[in-house]
Amino acid sequence: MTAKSHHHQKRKKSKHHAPASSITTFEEVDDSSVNGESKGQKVVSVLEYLFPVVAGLCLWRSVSTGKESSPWSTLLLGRSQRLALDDDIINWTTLLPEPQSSDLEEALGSYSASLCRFVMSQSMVPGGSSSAGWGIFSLVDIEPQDKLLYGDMRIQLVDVQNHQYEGLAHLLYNYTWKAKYGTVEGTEVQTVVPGMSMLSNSGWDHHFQAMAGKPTPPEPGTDGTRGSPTAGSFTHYHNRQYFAIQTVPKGQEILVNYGQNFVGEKLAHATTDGAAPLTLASLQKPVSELQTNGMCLDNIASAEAPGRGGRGAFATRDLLKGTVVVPLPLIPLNRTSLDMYTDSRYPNAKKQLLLNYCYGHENSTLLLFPYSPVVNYINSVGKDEPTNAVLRWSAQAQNLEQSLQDSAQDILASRRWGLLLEVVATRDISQGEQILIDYGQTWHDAWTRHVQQFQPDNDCSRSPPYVYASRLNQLKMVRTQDEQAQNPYPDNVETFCVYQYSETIQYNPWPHHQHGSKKDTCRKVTHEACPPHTRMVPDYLRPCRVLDRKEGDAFYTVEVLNDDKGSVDAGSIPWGERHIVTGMPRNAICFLDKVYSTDQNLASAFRHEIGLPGGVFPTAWMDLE
Ligand SMILES: C[S@@+](CC[C@H](N)C(=O)[O-])C[C@H]1O[C@@H](n2cnc3c(N)ncnc32)[C@H](O)[C@@H]1O
Repeated sequence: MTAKSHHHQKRKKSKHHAPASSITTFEEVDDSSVNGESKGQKVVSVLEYLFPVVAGLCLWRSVSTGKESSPWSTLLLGRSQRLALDDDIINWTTLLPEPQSSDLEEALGSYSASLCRFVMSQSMVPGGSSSAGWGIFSLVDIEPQDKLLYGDMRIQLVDVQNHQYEGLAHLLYNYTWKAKYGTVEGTEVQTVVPGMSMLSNSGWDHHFQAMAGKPTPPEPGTDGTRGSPTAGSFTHYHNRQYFAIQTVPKGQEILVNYGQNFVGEKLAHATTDGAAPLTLASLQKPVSELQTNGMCLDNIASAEAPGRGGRGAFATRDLLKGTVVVPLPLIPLNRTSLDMYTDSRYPNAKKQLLLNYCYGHENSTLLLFPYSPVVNYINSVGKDEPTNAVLRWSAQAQNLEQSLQDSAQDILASRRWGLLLEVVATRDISQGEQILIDYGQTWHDAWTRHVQQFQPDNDCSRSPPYVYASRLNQLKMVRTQDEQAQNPYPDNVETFCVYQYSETIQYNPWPHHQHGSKKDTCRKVTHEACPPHTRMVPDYLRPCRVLDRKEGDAFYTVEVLNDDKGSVDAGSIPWGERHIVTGMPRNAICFLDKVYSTDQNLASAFRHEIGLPGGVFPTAWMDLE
């Protein structure tokens, strides 16, 4: 039974329960209710108390409304749900990463300018050449809590099951995470997280040395906000940062926690060649071998790149002409799998944003998605601008000659592992310089057409104009419903409140809760209240209407509502009840963007794959006219 249907069952039971009204009490949050995953919880719970405490005096009354939202069912996408990593297992977790904007400064400042720290090499996980593929190895000794590489980019795949997704099966089953932070982008969102999340292999039981920290909220960036042709053409989600959770000696392959024993079961019973049980120590390579054959992964870091849509990739050290700047392991995808159908539910849909991060050729069905750290940030020069780097096939690609002769369909059908491009410096590149390749004539033509035809989302015609919810969350005061009637907020935002009464408590075996005397409780919430610019909607965030304001801007009376998607969970407001909360502090009221309102969903957003240079994309793969 899925988590959702389980909740639904609970919810049904509660209909027959007569609610009583009473003053609420507070409870400490039991983190397992949010997290649902035991791994790493000890660390979670300790650091969680570092978050600001949000609490309010909560009182609910029940009044019949006669209205119930319909249960929401969802198509689960097999194993991909099991990964469930993004923001979920590590929900509000442990080690707080710095915002990604500091990556470059950090890379330039504290990292040794000359030494490569992390390399890509063939994995030592058993079955390496056929199943585990590439892996990430450390060239330095690592201590617990050290940052590993830079934060991963997150790309939201929207409502795949309602569009074309057959060709995405491999990606979805093996490489996507459940998106909570990205849920603002659609009804069902899965997150593709190229970088450490996709390139490193999974550990087993407690055998893994890295965990992702709390992801940072989406950043609109200084470039490409509404009104610019770049709006919606790049992701706002960054910084899935990994940290070491134990000592990692140099030469070691770094295994991360995928959660839910994704690969773990297999590895738990694996043995080394000498039939000894597999240990982390058996996944080591000689440092000299890695220095010779490993491909450096930390020559580039990301930072804002004004004028080129969002962010870019910058050299963390001086790179001589001819240096391999970064390897690009590739996942083959079918072009049609990124098509989105347009119907009344998805009027703006056209292509998944992922297309902008794929390499391809206009005459081929085949798209290639690179998944090593930071590569997806590499921008193009403008038309006729000079480049400082170029793409070519790597000599370390697996079965390259055969692959270049096979058809696009063969490659798609075989879900080929080992296709590998590399970015090579075409001149000396200085530390801090942006890496710029040429996306090709077809891309430039498409971009020029897009800029010429671009009609900005005319903010001035809207009253009040579009604003990112994150900006409203910085305001000290929230308008009441009456005030909003005179002075409304922009229609792309909604108010949510931190509220978690405990309906589940009636299923608790405590005897005094068994006889209809449900304990009305509003929990002390030890999380940050408002996740900016997102609609995370964890159990403790509910849509709400602001009824009254007290003591200046400090406290509010709100009515807490159910999600208009009709989703039902343990904390849904039961049918026939109204939950009015008094004494709600300002920071427990959050502005969230409405689903489908953000840049990624703009009808005008640019969508085009990156062109591989002439001669690099093999003619054998060109199966379209
Ligand atoms: C592979 S991504 C590059 C990283 C991207 N800047 C980001 O922040 O995610 C490709 C997208 O970057 C933007 N881009 C790259 N080069 C550009 C350029 N020369 N001019 C305008 N936009 C560019 C476009 O939005 C394009 O679809």
